[in-house]
Amino acid sequence: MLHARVPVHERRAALRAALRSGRLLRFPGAFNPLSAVLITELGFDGVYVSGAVLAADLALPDIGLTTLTEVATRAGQIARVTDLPTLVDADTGFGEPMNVARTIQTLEDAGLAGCHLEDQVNPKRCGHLDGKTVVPTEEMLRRLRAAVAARRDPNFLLCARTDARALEGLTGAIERARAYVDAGADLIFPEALADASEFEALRGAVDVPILANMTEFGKSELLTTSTLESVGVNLVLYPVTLLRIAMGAVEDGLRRIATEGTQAGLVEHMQTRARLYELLDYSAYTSFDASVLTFRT
Ligand SMILES: C[C@](O)(C(=O)O)[C@H](CC(=O)O)C(=O)O
Ligand SMILES: [Mg+2]
Repeated sequence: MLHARVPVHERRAALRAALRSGRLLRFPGAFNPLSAVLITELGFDGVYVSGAVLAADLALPDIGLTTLTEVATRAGQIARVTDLPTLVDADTGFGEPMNVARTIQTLEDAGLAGCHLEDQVNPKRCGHLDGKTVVPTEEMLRRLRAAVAARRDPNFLLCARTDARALEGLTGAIERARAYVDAGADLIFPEALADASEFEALRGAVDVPILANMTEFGKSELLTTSTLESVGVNLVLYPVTLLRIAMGAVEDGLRRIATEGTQAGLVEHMQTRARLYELLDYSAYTSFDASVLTFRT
C-alpha cells in the first residue's frame, strides 16, 4: 500500500548480486507507475524507465529534449511503487561531465538502482536509427569518471552504453566497451548489435555483465531469453514494448468507438474495474481508512 517496502540501497545490492548469478534478468520498460506494479506482480526481475517512452509520453521524439528534472521525477514515481530495482535511461547524462555528476546524484536521490549513460553526441537519437554520431572515446571516459566520482552509493549501478556498433563496427564497439569498463562501468550496453553471435563476441571481450536491448522495429534480431542466456547476456530490456502494446490497443479502441458509436464491443478486452482495484490494493486503503477512523472515535 502507498509505496514500496524494500529500501533502495537493498534493491541496489540485490541487483548487483543478481547480475553475478549467471541468470538472465528481464527488465520490461514501465510506461507509468501502474505498469511497474504489473511488472512486479508478474515476477520480472526489474523495471526499466526508457528515455524513448518518457519522451513519447510527452508526445516528443527521443532526441534529447527531456530534461533531467522530468526524467528523475518520472523515474522516481515509477521506482517508488515497486520493490524491484529500477534502471533508468540517462541518455548522454544531460550535459558536460559536471552535469553528469549532478545527474547521478539526482537519480540516486530519486530512488533509482542505476542508470545508463551513452556515448552519443548531443542531440542524441534512438540507437536504432541511422545518422547517429558518437563522441570520441576520451570524452565518454570523462562522462564515466564524473559519474563514478559523484556516486555516493557504491551499489548504484553505472551502465555504459556504446552506440559505436553502427559507426565503428563490432570491433570498435568492443574496444570502447573495454575502455568504459576500465573507467568504472559496472554493466555494458552494446546498442544495436545485429544478432546472438555479436553478443557472444562482446561477452568474451569484457569481464562485467552485459545487457541486450530487445526493442522492436530496430536493428537487433528479437532474441529469446534462452538464446540470450546461452550467449551469456545478463540483463534484457524490453524498453518500449508495453507502450507499443498499449498504444496499439488505444488506437484500435478509439477507431471502434468512432465507427461503432459505443465502446460496448471493447469491454471484454479491457482490464476490469476489479483487476484495476486489485493492482491498486484498493481494499488496503479502505481498511486503513477504517482503522484510522476507528482509532479516532
Ligand atoms: C533503449 C532506448 O534508449 C530507450 O530509450 O528506451 C531506445 C529504444 C528505442 O527507441 O527503441 C534506443 O535508443 O534503443
Ligand atoms: Mg533511450
